[in-house]
Amino acid sequence: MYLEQINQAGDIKKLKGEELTALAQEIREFLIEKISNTGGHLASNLGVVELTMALHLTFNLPEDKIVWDVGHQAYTHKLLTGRREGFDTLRKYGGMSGFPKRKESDCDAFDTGHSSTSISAGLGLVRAREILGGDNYVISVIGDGSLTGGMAYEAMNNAARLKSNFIIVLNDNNMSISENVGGMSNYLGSLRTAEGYLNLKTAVTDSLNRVPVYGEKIVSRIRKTKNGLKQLFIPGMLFENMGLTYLGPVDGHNIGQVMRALEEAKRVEGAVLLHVFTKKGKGYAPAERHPARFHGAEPFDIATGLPKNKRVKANWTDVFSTIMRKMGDRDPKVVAVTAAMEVGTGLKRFHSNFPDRFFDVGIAEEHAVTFAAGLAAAGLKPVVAIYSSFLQRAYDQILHDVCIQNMHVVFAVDRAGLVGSDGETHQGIFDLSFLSTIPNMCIMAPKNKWELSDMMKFAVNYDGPIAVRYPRGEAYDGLQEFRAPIAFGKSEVIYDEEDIVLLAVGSMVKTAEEVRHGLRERGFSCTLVNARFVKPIDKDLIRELAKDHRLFVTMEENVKCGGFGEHVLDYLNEIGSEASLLNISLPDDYIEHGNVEVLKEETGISASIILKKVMAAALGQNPER
Ligand SMILES: Cc1ncc(C[n+]2csc(CCOP(=O)(O)OP(=O)(O)O)c2C)c(N)n1
Ligand SMILES: CC(=O)[C@@H](O)[C@H](O)COP(=O)(O)O
Ligand SMILES: [Mg+2]
Repeated sequence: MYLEQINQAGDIKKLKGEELTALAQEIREFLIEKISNTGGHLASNLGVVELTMALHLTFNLPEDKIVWDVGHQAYTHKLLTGRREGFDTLRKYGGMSGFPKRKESDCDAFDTGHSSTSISAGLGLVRAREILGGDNYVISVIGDGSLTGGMAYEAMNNAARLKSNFIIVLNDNNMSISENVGGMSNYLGSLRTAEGYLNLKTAVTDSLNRVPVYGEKIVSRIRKTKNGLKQLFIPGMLFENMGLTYLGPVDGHNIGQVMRALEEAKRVEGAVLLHVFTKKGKGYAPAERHPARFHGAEPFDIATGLPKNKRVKANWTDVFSTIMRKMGDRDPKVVAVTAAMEVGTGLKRFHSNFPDRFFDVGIAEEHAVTFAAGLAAAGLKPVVAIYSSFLQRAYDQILHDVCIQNMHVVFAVDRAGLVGSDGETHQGIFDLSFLSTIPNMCIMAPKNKWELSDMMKFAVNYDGPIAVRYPRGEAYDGLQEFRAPIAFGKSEVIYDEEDIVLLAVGSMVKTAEEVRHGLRERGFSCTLVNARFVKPIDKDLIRELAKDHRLFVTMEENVKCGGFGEHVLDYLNEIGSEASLLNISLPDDYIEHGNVEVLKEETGISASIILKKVMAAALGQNPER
């Protein structure tokens, strides 16, 4: 067992030839076995086993810095840097993260999770090396999907002026989560035919090097020339023309070939892009056949590849998917936009039913939003389906391109709230705050699956910017009997009593029901309101409630700062109400990975903790004790 001999960075260098081939096989078996139990990003990781080994064989960690784009493919890197044991707790609360984390290892040079940041971060490390002094290498590893994100181009544009070494490894598996899209993807595809280039180049340099004295000088001069050898053989290369040296393509599953190319890349004085071809899911037939399904896998049976846990109930995304198909049927002006998350956001059905009205723009959230504003300006009804945490990218586009012009763009904000195992970078806990600061924006959150459909219909027939936010996971199917028509800015009173009022947003209505049950068992009288709208808040109702309720309890799966509770408190102050307010929300912090129920407990928004806090507040005690 070679894997057992790898206990820290650099240990891999003790292995040679066939031992490395055997290690690659062991790593694959290990990953398949562990991820089949914990879940995780299997296909991307299986694709980069040899590439990661070659990087670790070529460079010295932690002195040399590898920046992994997105970071979902860093499992082999974790294995090669002494974190084998961590795989039993992968993505569990208190366990090992599924992404690179500086606090987890000094071999993790930069934290990632969102796409297309690696070249910018890597360039920052390079410039810092130039200023502070140092001779370490910096390598950014970016996938072809992540190369559809605008930041990557901003960074390459900037890197073109570099005079010291900066290696960008383009891991091209011809896949994003789904099929990769767009012109760059087509361009990379065309380079597949240029397979012989690196060999040709190596052959030329090798022969020149063999020429005594002059040969070496010529090679050295050619390397230092801006476009080097490439100019002689493949003029007009896109990367070269941008000012980067292009090397490759090479077979990313051939450790020797990748190492030779990396050695070549090390010699370049400037930014160099090494183009590597890999196969997503390599070595596990179900993942090779269905790379998208095994991109982020739930625990699965290794023999069949099928999920271990059968899903019984529909999740929120399924409900969205169904209503989008129905609305697409009914209204030819409804169009759908996704930023590389066709499957995750549930737009696959819309895509197959209305291919001309479906747009996957790549991992380009900023562009997706402004593009949707353009569609709206021409009279279409765009629905932009984006995960809450990825929508953070497009704040200015929402403000500048959609809201100032009061464009009718519908934001279907999926994964809003705690998402669980992806952790800090992916928790969708800021959208209520950042969206509610923007004038003209309307924000809604459904309590159950029927309300999600009703809200989407309302949103599509609204006129202006509007967001519907809903969480990851199983859709709540309780409270079906409460289905009053949606009216702009109006909340829904579910149970009308007095004294205490629970004012809950979206997913927290279910929790509020449990809390109310507990309160009533203990003799408290309690109103339950489904807020429905976070912007605008239902001021008329709040004013009325303030007359016969002494305690308002706002409940939301969003951070406290700038959230729903603060807006309600502000209004209670404005009208001079004497009612007090208990704000149940998430702390002003980043919340790590783990099971959502565990995270709710840890952050104080589980029903049992809320019940205690409400009782304490109702009895005039400090609810935080
Ligand atoms: C800003 C942002 N949008 C969307 C995602 C979701 N996402 C994670 S990985 C991925 C595809 C990445 O494709 P690629 O870079 O080619 O890596 P591969 O999985 O193919 O190795 C996407 C869309 C993200 N992490 N960040
Ligand atoms: C790495 C990444 O950003 C995605 O793969 C993400 O993990 C998907 O999350 P869901 O599982 O919620 O679709
Ligand atoms: Mg890819």
